Amino acid sequence: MKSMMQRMVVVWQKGLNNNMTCRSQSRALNTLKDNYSCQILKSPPLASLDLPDVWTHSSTHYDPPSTQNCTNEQTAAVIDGKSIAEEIRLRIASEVSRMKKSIGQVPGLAVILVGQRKDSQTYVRNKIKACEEAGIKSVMTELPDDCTEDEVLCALSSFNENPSVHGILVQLPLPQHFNEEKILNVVSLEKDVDGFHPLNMGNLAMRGREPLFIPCTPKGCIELLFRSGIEIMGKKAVVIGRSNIVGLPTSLLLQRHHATVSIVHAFTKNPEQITCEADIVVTAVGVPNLVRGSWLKPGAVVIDVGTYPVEDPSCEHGYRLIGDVCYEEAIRVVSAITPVPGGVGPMTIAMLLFNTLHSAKRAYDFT
Ligand SMILES: NC(=O)C1=CN([C@@H]2O[C@H](COP(=O)(O)OP(=O)(O)OC[C@H]3O[C@@H](n4cnc5c(N)ncnc54)[C@H](OP(=O)(O)O)[C@@H]3O)[C@@H](O)[C@H]2O)C=CC1
Ligand SMILES: Nc1nc(=O)c2c([nH]1)NC[C@@H]1CN(c3ccc(C(=O)N[C@@H](CCC(=O)O)C(=O)O)cc3)C=[N+]21
Repeated sequence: MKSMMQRMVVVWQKGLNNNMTCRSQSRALNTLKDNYSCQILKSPPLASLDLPDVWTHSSTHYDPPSTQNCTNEQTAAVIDGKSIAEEIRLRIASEVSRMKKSIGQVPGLAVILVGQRKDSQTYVRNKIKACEEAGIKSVMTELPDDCTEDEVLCALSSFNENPSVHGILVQLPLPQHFNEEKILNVVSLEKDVDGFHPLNMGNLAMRGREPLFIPCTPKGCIELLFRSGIEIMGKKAVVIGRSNIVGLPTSLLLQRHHATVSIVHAFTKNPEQITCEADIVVTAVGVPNLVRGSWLKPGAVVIDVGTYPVEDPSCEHGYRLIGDVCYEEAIRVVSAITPVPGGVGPMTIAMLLFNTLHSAKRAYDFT
C-alpha cells in the first residue's frame, strides 16, 4: 500500500483560475454561401444540457457566418467545435465561480492514468488544463504499466470515498493485462462522469430511465447538432462504430432524440449503401478516410469523431490528426461537417467539465 502511494503522482490544481480568453466574436459556424447554410445558423437553447436557467438564449447567440474561407467548390458549413466548446467552458467557469462564492466549494475531478501512452498523457494533460481554466479542482494518480489491478482499485476506492472528488475518470485504454470491466464497475455511480458504468449505460439504453451521466463524446456530438440548429427527430442517422465509449452510446442517444438509427461496424456488408441514405452520419472508427464523398447523401450532416495521428514534421508535435471522413470530398457533398481537429475533440472535454460540475451540484444540492 505504502509503495503504491509512493508511486502515485498526485497533482492538485489550484482552485479558481479562470484564464480562458473570452471570444467576443466567437464564430460557431464558418458557413459558406449556399442553400444549406441557412438551415444551420439558428442558435437554439441548450436543450440537451441541464442548465437552461443559466445558459440563456442570448448567451448562446452566434454571429452571422464567416465567408472568409469561401471556395467555389465547398458547400458545407464547418461546425466549429472548438468555439462551441470554448463558449460552454466559459459558462461552466462562471457556474463554478457562482458555486464557490455561494457555498465555498468547487467541483473536483480525479483522473487515473495507467501506463506511458503518449496520446493518453496528452488527453489527460488537456483535461487537467481545462479543469484548471474552469476553476475545477483536479487530482491525478499516475501508475506504471506494470502496476497491479489492486493498485488501481485501491486508488479508485480512495477517490470514491473522498467527498471533494465529484468525478472520477479512468483513462482508457488500460494496459492489456487489466480487466477493464472489473475496474469500471468499481467507479462510484454518483462520480461516473465518463458515463461508462454499466448502470449508467443501461439506463441510457432503457426507455423511461435517466442515467446520472451521459458519456462525454456522444453528448458532445448531440450538443454540436443542437447548437448548429440541426433537427434530430425523425431523421435517418447512421453511426459507424459500436464501441462502448463512443459508437454504442451515440446510437442510444440519437434514438433518445427520436432519430431512426442504423449501426455500421467492421462486419457490415455494403456500408456505403447504408450510409448514403443517412441525414446524419456520426463516425467513430479510427480509420482515416474510410468515409468517402460517395458514401454521403447530398445535404447530410457529418460528425467525425475519429482521430488518427499521422506523422507530419511541419506540425508542432511532429504529427497531425485526421478523421474517418475524407474531408476534401465530403465538403463538396454535405451540408455541414465537423473538422478534425477542432470538431468533436474539444466538445468531449467540455462535456467532461459539464458532467463534473453537474455531479458537484448534485452532491451539494446546489441549484
Ligand atoms: N474526438 C474524441 O473526443 C474522441 C475520439 N475518439 C476516436 O474515435 C475513434 C473510435 O474510437 P473508439 O470507439 O474508442 O474505437 P474502437 O476501436 O473501440 O471501436 C472502433 C469501432 O469501429 C468499427 N470498425 C472498425 N473498422 C471498421 C470498418 N472498416 N468499417 C466500419 N466499422 C469499423 C469497429 O467495429 P467492430 O465492433 O465490429 O469491431 C468498432 O465498433 C478513434 O479514432 C478514437 O481515437 C474516441 C474517443 C473520443
Ligand atoms: N476514460 C476515457 N474517457 C475519454 O473521454 C477518453 C478516453 N478514456 N480515452 C481516449 C479517448 C479519446 N478522447 C479524446 C478527448 C479529447 C480529444 C481532443 O481534444 N482532440 C483535439 C485535438 C487534440 C490534439 O491535438 O492532440 C481535437 O480533436 O481538436 C480527443 C480525444 C477521450 N477519450
